[in-house]
Amino acid sequence: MNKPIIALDFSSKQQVEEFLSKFDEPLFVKVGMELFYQEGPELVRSIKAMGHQIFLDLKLHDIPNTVEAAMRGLAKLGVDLTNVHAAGGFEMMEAAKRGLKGSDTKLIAVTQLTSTDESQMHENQLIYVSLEESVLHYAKLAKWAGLDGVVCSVLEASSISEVCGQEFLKVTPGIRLANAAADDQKRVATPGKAREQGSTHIVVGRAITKSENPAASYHQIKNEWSGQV
Ligand SMILES: O=c1ccn([C@@H]2O[C@H](COP(=O)(O)O)[C@@H](O)[C@H]2O)c(=O)[nH]1
Repeated sequence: MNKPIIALDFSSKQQVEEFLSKFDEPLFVKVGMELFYQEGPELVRSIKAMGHQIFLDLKLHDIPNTVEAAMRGLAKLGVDLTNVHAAGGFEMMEAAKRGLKGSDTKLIAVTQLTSTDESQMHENQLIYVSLEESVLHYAKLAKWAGLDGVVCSVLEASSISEVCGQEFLKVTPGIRLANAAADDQKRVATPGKAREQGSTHIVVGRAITKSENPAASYHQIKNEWSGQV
């Protein structure tokens, strides 16, 4: 069972160091746009040097040539996982994969953000299939382009396994403990449900980072995710 990925949604290196000091074990953490745009590659290197696994969540979405060149740069950071938006298209995803050639970094594609629901997708993106169909379409496209998996919600994880295989990564944010507020997320599920539905990884931010006791919340979520409750 993979460790829950903790989203380090902080704005400074100091906040990250203070947060990580509450843990005495190697973690799997996510560095997203908020942190990367303020602290840059140097912080990624220093988190790696501390022995943590890293998902660099920059969600690249640009023309294939630009994405390939950007990925060549990211490949040098030696992170475990990074991503693009599947909406960038098949050629862009293939280019992203080429950019990472020679590195061990796994590449996944965001299907539909977990903050999107079906009516929003219809109204804002003018995509008129069901949300699940859209997610499955993007998952198949990502697989054909040679990617390792997708970011999706728990609600689509089992259908993706059926179509793309158990090994295809299903990295699922939108994780909430039972009865917790969804905040800006629309497609949410508990860690236990994520396990039942076949998520390969869960991504958890505020349920841990905003907790009064982040290490205790992390272990509660980890136990539920691994079925030890
Ligand atoms: O579809 C997506 C893709 C990425 N995310 C990221 O995951 C975390 C979730 O944070 P919570 O506080 O647990 O809601 C956050 O960093 C997002 O950028 C996502 O939520 N949905």
